[in-house]
Amino acid sequence: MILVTGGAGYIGSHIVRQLCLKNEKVLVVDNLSKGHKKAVDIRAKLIVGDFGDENLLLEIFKKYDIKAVIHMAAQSLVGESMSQPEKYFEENISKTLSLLKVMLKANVKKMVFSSTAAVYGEPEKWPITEDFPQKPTNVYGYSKLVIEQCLEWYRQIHGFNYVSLRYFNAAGADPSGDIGEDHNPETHLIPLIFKVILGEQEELTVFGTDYPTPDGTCIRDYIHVNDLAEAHILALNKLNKDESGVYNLGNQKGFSVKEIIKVAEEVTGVKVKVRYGQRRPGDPAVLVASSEKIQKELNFTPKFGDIKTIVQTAWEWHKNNPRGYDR
Ligand SMILES: NC(=O)c1ccc[n+]([C@@H]2O[C@H](COP(=O)([O-])OP(=O)(O)OC[C@H]3O[C@@H](n4cnc5c(N)ncnc54)[C@H](O)[C@@H]3O)[C@@H](O)[C@H]2O)c1
Ligand SMILES: O=c1ccn([C@@H]2O[C@H](COP(=O)(O)OP(=O)(O)O[C@H]3O[C@H](CO)[C@@H](O)[C@H](O)[C@H]3O)[C@@H](O)[C@H]2O)c(=O)[nH]1
Repeated sequence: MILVTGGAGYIGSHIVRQLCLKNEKVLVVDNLSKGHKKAVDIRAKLIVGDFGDENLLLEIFKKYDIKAVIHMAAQSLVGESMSQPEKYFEENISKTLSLLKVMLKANVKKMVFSSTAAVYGEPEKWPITEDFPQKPTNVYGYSKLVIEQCLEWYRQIHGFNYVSLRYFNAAGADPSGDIGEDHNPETHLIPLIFKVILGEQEELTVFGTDYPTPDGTCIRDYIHVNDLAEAHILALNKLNKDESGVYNLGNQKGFSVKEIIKVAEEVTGVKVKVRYGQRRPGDPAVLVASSEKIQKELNFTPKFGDIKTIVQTAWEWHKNNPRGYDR
């Protein structure tokens, strides 16, 4: 059985779905602070609880035959991490250390860890390879880097195996239309564009037009959430060979904020009302991955690499579920 923390969240629910489709037994631990019960595949077992609750975890590891943990649960708002750092130290660092402590006790020594491009901070060039300097510019990225480093010490000292996946920008939704992105508050670009298109929000604020990029807006590397999910399955295969690694997960293509708005307009046929605003603190100008390492070592091949497909699948979800799971 695979334990997925945060399996009721946006990315987690897509991973759980893929695991179930591959006939894996899945146990989700999620406190539903950000996730949705309805997002969890009915084939998986959901335990509503905190992944930092050591007693609950001890019970779970005693009762179920857990082979590996996919650790997705976290706080992940960059801006918030800079006003409430203690929340990120507690939720992303302390609680993950508790989880690792219980895993060691239970002799379960395999983890896929959700890391982030934010560990790189403001890179000087791109595409970003895994050996670039890791100098996070926000507490969120720092909290993920600390755990990556702890995992490496656990590997060396306790024979632990881990795969840290540094996701770039997760986007899109499962083509079934059953699951998708539903955050409250929403801070991500693509769902916010759709909120404007659906009339739930008056306009989209573009954060900064004076970046050193061709059109002055930030460039990001968007990766479909199902491709992310597939990479977790490849990561589990690596763990099963008692191997560890750190991998970037992106599409190796950058799109500016203005380009994403244009793609959304093409997909929906609706013009987006835009306001040009100030830069958002902590936003690097360009984040584009090199995903060569994961392609070569884990045979990762994205199926939804085309940006129009990514935006289209997200649109299908938002159009059919304008109020998310609360329908
Ligand atoms: N969305 C992205 O573009 C992106 C990019 C890089 C990394 N990540 C990482 O991927 C992971 C998932 O991101 P997401 O966008 O799906 O976020 P999300 O908020 O949708 O999902 C996180 C889930 O974890 C649960 N959770 C949070 N704290 C918990 C706790 N203490 N105990 C139990 N459950 C808890 C939430 O209820 C939620 O269901 C996070 O670790 C995030 O840092 C996301
Ligand atoms: O209303 C908005 C929202 C976003 N943006 C811009 O759109 C881009 C993408 O922003 P967003 O969707 O919020 O994603 P990021 O801030 O790039 O962060 C995501 O991608 C990172 C990795 O690249 C992860 O670490 C984070 O967890 C994940 O939220 C950025 O340039 C933002 O400045 C706007 O201009 N207006």
